[in-house]
Amino acid sequence: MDIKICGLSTPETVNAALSRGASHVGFVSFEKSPRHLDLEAMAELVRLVDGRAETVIVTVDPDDALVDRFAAEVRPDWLQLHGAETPGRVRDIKARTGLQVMKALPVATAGDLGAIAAFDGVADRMLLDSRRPKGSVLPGGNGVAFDWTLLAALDPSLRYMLSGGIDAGNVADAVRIARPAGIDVSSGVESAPGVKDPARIHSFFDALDRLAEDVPPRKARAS
Ligand SMILES: O=C(O)c1ccccc1N[C@@H]1O[C@H](COP(=O)(O)O)[C@@H](O)[C@H]1O
Repeated sequence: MDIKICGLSTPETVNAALSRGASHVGFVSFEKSPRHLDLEAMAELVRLVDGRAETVIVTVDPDDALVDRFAAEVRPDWLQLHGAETPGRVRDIKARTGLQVMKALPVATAGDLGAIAAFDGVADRMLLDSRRPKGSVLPGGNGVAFDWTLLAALDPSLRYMLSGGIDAGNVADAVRIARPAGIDVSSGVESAPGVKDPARIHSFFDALDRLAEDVPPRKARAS
């Protein structure tokens, strides 16, 4: 299973995530976020990762000038589009940058899952996240979970990432209920908004290690 630790901002916490085998590490470019980094700081962390995990920039409705700067100055493996980007815009950004795109979709009801089909063959990966709570200025990173049982209706071959309020205490339930191809966590490994905590990163991976002993791999279970 892919594990993405998102909203990192220091070498210490990037190294904690890499030391436990994170498959993806994410950096947020969104000025209203307590996790926002400028491009220079992101580029430095991407250089530190040096291919040991896939790197992801989280961005919200970026314009062409910004996506060009991400590609030229930071050179991540992925862009995570966490705004209202349409399938056409996702296609344009992929063609423009040559980067893989993860499209975040807010989920609160079964009806929200209908939007996934429009991104089929367009986005490289769907990220199913909670819908923004009333009053929040952040489209993601709110530390709020949604009803994972809604995902039972999805085609089991859809390889999506699951996010929204996941932490060491509930990741086992998230995996057992949703059976996602990947888990994405941000607030759940923080000691305060925007402050990643190496001890919580380790606790999160400890919970995954315990889970690996209990839950058979996806393929074995489906057959
Ligand atoms: O983290 C942010 O501040 C953020 C800002 C703008 C868009 C997305 C953001 N975060 C992403 O949201 C999901 C879920 O986060 P959480 O675990 O519920 O805190 C994750 O991909 C974050 O990177």
